[in-house]
Amino acid sequence: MPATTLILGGARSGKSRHAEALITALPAPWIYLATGRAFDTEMQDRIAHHRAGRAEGWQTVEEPFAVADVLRVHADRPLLLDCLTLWLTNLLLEERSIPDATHALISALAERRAPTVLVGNEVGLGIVPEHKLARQFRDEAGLLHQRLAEKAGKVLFIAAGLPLVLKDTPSA
Ligand SMILES: Nc1nc2c(ncn2[C@@H]2O[C@H](COP(=O)(O)OP(=O)(O)OP(=O)(O)O)[C@@H](O)[C@H]2O)c(=O)[nH]1
Repeated sequence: MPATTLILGGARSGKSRHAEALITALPAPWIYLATGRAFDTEMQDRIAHHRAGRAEGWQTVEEPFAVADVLRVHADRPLLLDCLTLWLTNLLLEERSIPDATHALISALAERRAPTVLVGNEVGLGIVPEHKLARQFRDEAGLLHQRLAEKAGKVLFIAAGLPLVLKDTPSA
């Protein structure tokens, strides 16, 4: 398995399930790095559902911003970051520097000693969003995915639960 795998896809495409399967093929314990925050009961329910469905062997770490720190602290354990999109949302909403955060993430990835799987939503395929913040978000997400895809050994696009291999460099 490559050091870094990037998995993109739409909502409910099955990307998280695919990412979890890649990580759980490795010896436990595995780190589930959740960037989502429960602002309402719907999200609370989703999170509870995800937690209940995760196999023993997962350790959940919730971190909306400092994902690079978590990657470093758990550098020796297989880690799933779910997801880049909510992380980016958190950064944008709090007006934090996205270039700095991206740089920190890429540096931390390079230092890891166990495989990392990054999951992100492909949000650029629809019509141009009406609102400026939404357009900025879509552009930032596209740029972030490009930067991470450069570094990743493997990049997959998931649609209808099926993976399309965009990049596969076994030695990376
Ligand atoms: N805070 C927190 N968030 C979690 C936890 N488990 C899952 N999540 C969040 O739930 C999000 C995924 O939720 P969904 O909306 O159900 O998934 P989806 O991306 O639409 O569906 P798939 O494409 O099938 O993965 C992830 O981005 C996580 O950040 C957890 O234990 N804690």
